[in-house]
Amino acid sequence: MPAKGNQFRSNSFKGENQPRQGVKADNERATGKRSFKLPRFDLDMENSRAVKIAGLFSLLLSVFFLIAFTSYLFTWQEDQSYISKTNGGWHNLSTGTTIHEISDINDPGIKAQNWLGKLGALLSNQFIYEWFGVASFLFIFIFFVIGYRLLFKARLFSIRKTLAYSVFSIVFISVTIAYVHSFVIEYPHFLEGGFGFWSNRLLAAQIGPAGTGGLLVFLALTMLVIAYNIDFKIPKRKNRPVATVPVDEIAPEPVELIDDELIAPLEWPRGNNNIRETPVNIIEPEPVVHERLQQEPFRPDPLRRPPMEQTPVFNEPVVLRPENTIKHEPEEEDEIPLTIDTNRPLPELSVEQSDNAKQDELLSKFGVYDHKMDLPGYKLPSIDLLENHGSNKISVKPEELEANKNKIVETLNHYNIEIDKIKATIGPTVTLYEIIPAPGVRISKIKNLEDDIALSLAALGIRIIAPMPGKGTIGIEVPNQHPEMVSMRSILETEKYQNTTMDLPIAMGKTISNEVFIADLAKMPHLLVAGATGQGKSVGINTILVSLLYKKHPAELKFVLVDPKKVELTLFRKIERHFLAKLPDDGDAIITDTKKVVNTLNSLCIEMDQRYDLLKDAQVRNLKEYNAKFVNRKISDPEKHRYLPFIVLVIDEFADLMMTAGKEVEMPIARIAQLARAVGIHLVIATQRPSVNIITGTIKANFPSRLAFRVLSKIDSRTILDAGGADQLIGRGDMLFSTGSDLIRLQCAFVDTPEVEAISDFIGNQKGFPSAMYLPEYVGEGEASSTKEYDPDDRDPMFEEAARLIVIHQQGSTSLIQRKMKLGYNRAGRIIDQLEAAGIVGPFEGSKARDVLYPDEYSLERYLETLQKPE
Ligand SMILES: Nc1ncnc2c1ncn2[C@@H]1O[C@H](COP(=O)(O)OP(=O)(O)OP(=O)(O)O)[C@@H](O)[C@H]1O
Repeated sequence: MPAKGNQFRSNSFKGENQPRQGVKADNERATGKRSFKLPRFDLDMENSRAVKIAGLFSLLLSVFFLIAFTSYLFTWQEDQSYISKTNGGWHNLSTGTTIHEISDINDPGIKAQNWLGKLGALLSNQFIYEWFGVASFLFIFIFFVIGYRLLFKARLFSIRKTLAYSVFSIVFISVTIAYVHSFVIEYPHFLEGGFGFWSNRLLAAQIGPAGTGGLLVFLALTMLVIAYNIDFKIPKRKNRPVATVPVDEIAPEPVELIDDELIAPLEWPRGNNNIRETPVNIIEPEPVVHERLQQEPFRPDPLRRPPMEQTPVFNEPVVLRPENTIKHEPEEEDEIPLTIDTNRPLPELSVEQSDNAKQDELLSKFGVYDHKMDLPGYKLPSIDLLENHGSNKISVKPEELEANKNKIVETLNHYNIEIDKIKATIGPTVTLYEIIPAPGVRISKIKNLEDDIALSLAALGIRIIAPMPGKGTIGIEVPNQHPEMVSMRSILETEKYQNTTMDLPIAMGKTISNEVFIADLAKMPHLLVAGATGQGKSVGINTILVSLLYKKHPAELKFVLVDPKKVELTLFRKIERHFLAKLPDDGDAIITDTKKVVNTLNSLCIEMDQRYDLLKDAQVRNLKEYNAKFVNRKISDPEKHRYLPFIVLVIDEFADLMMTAGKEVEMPIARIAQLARAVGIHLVIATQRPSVNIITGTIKANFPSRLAFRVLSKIDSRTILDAGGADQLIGRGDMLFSTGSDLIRLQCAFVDTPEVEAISDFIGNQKGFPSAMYLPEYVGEGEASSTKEYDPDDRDPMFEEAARLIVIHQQGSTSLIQRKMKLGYNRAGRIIDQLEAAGIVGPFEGSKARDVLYPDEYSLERYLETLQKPE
């Protein structure tokens, strides 16, 4: 049996009614009758007809008032016959209509002049003249807001607030106008209306005109505080930034919407859904909106709308505004403080950039600093420039090994030393025989037999290592009958060298077990090389230089080459513009003159000090960190900084220097050796005679890494290595490398002069820097005054400009002139000399900038004028 029509009506959902209506419609169709039913005036705010009609009426009223009030301003005098109380007032509306008025509609004399007739005139008179004066115009606004809300379901302003503020304003304006007007006229006027006039009179009687004025000001300010919460620092608050943040930052919890919010039409802008901004208090980051929304739990009402899926809206940007723009009225359901301002441009948030931000900006703008940028096409020398010397194969015959073994065992047996085991490791020049003596044999006994074993083996250069560190054996190194040359190429070709991550890798050669040995000069940090003449020292130095040249870009490494013998390092002259550093005034980059060596060493000390200053400024501890920071543009003041290449000072014959210059050389070398490690300055000092007056205690103490070729005496060996053994070497690149703790026997890699020449040519023929790197200027004692004669005719054309630059910056430095005027070091140096001679800057003061003797440009200009005047 079908359910009766309205059986579940009261509690059923609308959706459930549909089928019933459908059934009803079917019935109607079937019977051919249509039943008419009056529309229901329910209280559904959404669809109620009554509400719509009320809205329409309210709007009509606002329009009516607008026309009537406006007309009243112009016609009130003509309409006095109808509207004044004495002439009948409202009675005229019902009783005063004459036949003339109806029949003679165009006669201005007998009808109301208000554009809305008598009603318009009477209403206007009531509101404006009798009651509130011109403030009555606010009723238009009130009716419009209410009507608009009821009819269009759209919210212009809060109705409650509109009513509150409007009513207050009407009363306030009316009384205020009356107050002001009372100083001019003494009878009621339509500007303030009867209410205003009599209220003012009442107040004047009670508290006097002054009191009334004060009260009005107080009320005005109170209202401003209530409405806008003004804090009397309006200019500041006005400029307050408005920031945009995503809503989810301020309202991380899910938002619950009360059902009335669902009923109320959303007041987000129509037509532009792209930008929705919600004013939220910037001071109180709590979700003002959501707080309110959460006051009532969400009650789904299927009769109305399904729960809104509005989350996307809340993912959109929300404008945070100062507090005073938000009106919190949580008790009012329709007071959702979501006012959408789609036209408001998003405020620009100006943020003071920190140093980091600037650096990041630089980095994003220019990328990391490319220190190779000056010579981008530079190619490392090819391995083909090196030759293969020898077969690079070990050619020790088994018979030789067997014979040597027998001789060792025999000799030891001869001295009643029994051996448990013997093992041979074949190296390029020597073979290491490791013996494990029988228990109870004293090691010192074997050690003392060194000469006897050498005699029985009829070989030079036998070295006994007793015990072998970390092995529990005794080692006897016996030279091979046919030593193998270790060519540089065979070392540089190895993966070990190719893949090394060392800062300054030195491919030294091969160990006794035939392994490639590479050491890092940056870690040593300085190297002392000694060896008698003809034992392979110069080849060793070439090996060091070549292994660095095969790894480093000219921007990363500079050599200062000191060659008192004048012939050894000349091969490297061709790489001057790439890899060499020198004093500005030095013609030749390879220093041979002792006096210049002293200046160069002192200049290196200045460079070292300057580098330390740079490191300190960049707040780093060593060159590597500094360069990394510089390259990544992390240094706050990049103008003052530069990429710092390693500097390797190589002195080929130190003994000669010590003999001629002594302390003058020793002191700067000791200073550099002590301090320069962190700033990337490393020393390689070679000497033929490792005597104590050459390698002094001060120098030795600062050179933990030592390389000994064959020396002539045990004493020399002790001087260089603090141990014997170097005198037992066999020469031709056989060497001992001491790192302080370890002593390693190596066969130095061999690189021949033509190979070095080819490498120098290869590098030298590539595009290089304009000149060698200039070291800081150093003027030795006694040299200072010699060049400082001022000669006006010999003045550089840029002399005056340089003088101004120096005075403006108050910094007497050559590098400033160089940098700002884009001059070479030589010319800048000459100009600074001329400035000194002219008395504009003070004398050279080592690493400090020279004093500038003119405090300002004006005094300088006057001085320059005197210089220009012929005597
Ligand atoms: N690593 C090596 N492998 C093979 N032979 C070498 C090696 N080093 C040097 N020699 C040989 O020793 C000779 C002398 O070497 P080098 O010129 O380097 O000696 P030096 O110590 O510099 O002598 P001086 O101090 O007189 O200049 C070279 O000509 C070469 O034949």
